[in-house]
Amino acid sequence: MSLLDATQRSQTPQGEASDCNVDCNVDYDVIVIGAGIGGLVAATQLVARGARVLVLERYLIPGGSAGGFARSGYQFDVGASMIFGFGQQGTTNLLTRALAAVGQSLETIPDPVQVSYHLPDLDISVPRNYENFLQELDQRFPQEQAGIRRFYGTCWRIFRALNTIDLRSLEEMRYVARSFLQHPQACLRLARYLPVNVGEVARQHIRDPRLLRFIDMECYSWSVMPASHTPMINAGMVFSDRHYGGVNYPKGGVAKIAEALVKGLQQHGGQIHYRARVTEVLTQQGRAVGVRLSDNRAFYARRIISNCTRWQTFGDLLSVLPAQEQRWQQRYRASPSFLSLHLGVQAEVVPAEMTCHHILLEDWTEMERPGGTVFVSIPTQLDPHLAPSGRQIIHAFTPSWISEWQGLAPTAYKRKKFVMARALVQRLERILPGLTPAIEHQEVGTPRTHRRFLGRQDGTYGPIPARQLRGLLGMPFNRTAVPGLYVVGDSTFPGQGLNAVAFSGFACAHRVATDLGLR
Ligand SMILES: NC(=O)c1ccc[n+]([C@@H]2O[C@H](COP(=O)([O-])OP(=O)(O)OC[C@H]3O[C@@H](n4cnc5c(N)ncnc54)[C@H](O)[C@@H]3O)[C@@H](O)[C@H]2O)c1
Ligand SMILES: CC(C)=CCC/C(C)=C/C=C/C(C)=C/C=C/C(C)=C/C=C/C=C(C)/C=C/C=C(C)/C=C/C=C(\C)CCC=C(C)C
Repeated sequence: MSLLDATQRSQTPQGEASDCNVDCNVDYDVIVIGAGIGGLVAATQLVARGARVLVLERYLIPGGSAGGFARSGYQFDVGASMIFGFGQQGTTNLLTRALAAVGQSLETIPDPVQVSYHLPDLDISVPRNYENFLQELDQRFPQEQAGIRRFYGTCWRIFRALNTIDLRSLEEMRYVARSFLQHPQACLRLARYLPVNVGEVARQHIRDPRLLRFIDMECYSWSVMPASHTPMINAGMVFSDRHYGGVNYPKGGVAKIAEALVKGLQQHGGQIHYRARVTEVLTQQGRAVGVRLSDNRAFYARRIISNCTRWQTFGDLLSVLPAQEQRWQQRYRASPSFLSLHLGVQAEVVPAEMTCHHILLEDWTEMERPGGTVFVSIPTQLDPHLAPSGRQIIHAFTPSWISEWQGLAPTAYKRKKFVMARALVQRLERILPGLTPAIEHQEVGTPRTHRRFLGRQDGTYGPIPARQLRGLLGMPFNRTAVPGLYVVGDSTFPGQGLNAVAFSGFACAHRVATDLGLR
């Protein structure tokens, strides 16, 4: 239930004391459907508290959108390679903390520049050092120096508030009350910004339309929405953590995060089954009690957590659509998926000084259109061992809807992939001249690929507001209207991003552990 729902309903359908009142002779305390980062963080948090946990993953490997695949000596990341949450201090370093909870850690490589923007009228980088970023902006927008400091300063105040409190379930009222008592100022600040979007704050401090457009792109590059629709709490997190804990790449590839979480899960007695596609959440007297797999096996547990999107949880796995979910579906829609290009190239085509992440746009009117903004990662600039010697990896992706790819015969589909990939490579020549002849290996992913391999509704990147909403207020937490069933991942508070779904995992585990009476 979201904060918005809580104000509309006086009572949760899944009460605090609602332990299993049907047949409790079950093998597991918790079953987690899906081994994405959201699901794995929830699972590891629960085994660390002594719960008996089973994770069921439909694919061969863990990680979901944050998985990887190896081809011809290259180790490719499925999704973006820009990872937040790996800092060493504070409370917002949720990936570091999730791994540590099950005795794991990863070697990471600090990224000196979060991203370089190549925009129609502006080329600018975001270095790790905050003062250097301000200087970059001052040079380009000298008349806005004060406004720039007020806007990004507001982001810092939100981040400091988040980074002060222990991040757990906002559905657990004793925790919320304790946080308010221990850190009243931080909690009041967060409560104040929960219903606010970035656009509102940016317009309070900044006048220059070019700078406001840049802030739109600063948001779009991770929320897939302009500033007017991007929650301010999330911007506080992203725009500050990049200068605090920084962006850090896990040595060996993004897939290492999920692999390490699985190792920690198993070392703490948890189990994971691969090729285990859940087709149904089993209910008894309206309560979730187990799951059925595509091979007809059934598993039972006291609590069920779904790491599938809410559309799939309440469309494919259950045939009920509670009123709370109907409201969510009116507020949120699926963002586009991506056309993804995974290239192995001759190393010389990437200049030695080139940084890892880039955003490319030639025409502002195209920013939100399919094929408009291009995201580029060159992770071998951080970890050369991801590619064979003398080679580099380039991962470029741009928004694309599944509707553009449906109903094509196999040859037409292949042809379309080839044509679209060639057009994308031509655009990349702007920042990587000589790219075309340097390509040695090419894999093209479409929304159909993402739907097939990640099991995500229409291959979507995640939910986005269907209209301008009040910040994060309408985003649901982990409990659902079906007793015993929880959802974790990017269709829960606070939304998309690895650090965001890690938060969802912490919060979900906290709520489930409290409901189960675990420590
Ligand atoms: N740099 C970054 O920050 C970055 C990079 C990549 C991805 N991401 C984000 O990660 C987020 C996704 O994380 P998530 O945890 O919400 O989900 P996810 O989609 O990554 O993981 C869900 C998992 O559930 C599995 N699954 C789906 N249906 C199933 C079924 N019926 N039975 C069994 N298993 C099933 C999938 O195979 C997948 O492994 C997205 O928001 C994405 O934007 C961020
Ligand atoms: C209850 C009441 C009433 C009140 C209360 C108050 C309070 C206490 C509150 C609290 C709150 C909270 C805790 C919150 C939290 C939040 C969080 C954690 C958030 C997070 C976030 C994160 C994020 C958003 C992230 C993101 C990221 C991303 C998405 C990324 C992406 C990337 C990409 C895509 C990249 C691309 C690019 C290139 C390649 C260039």
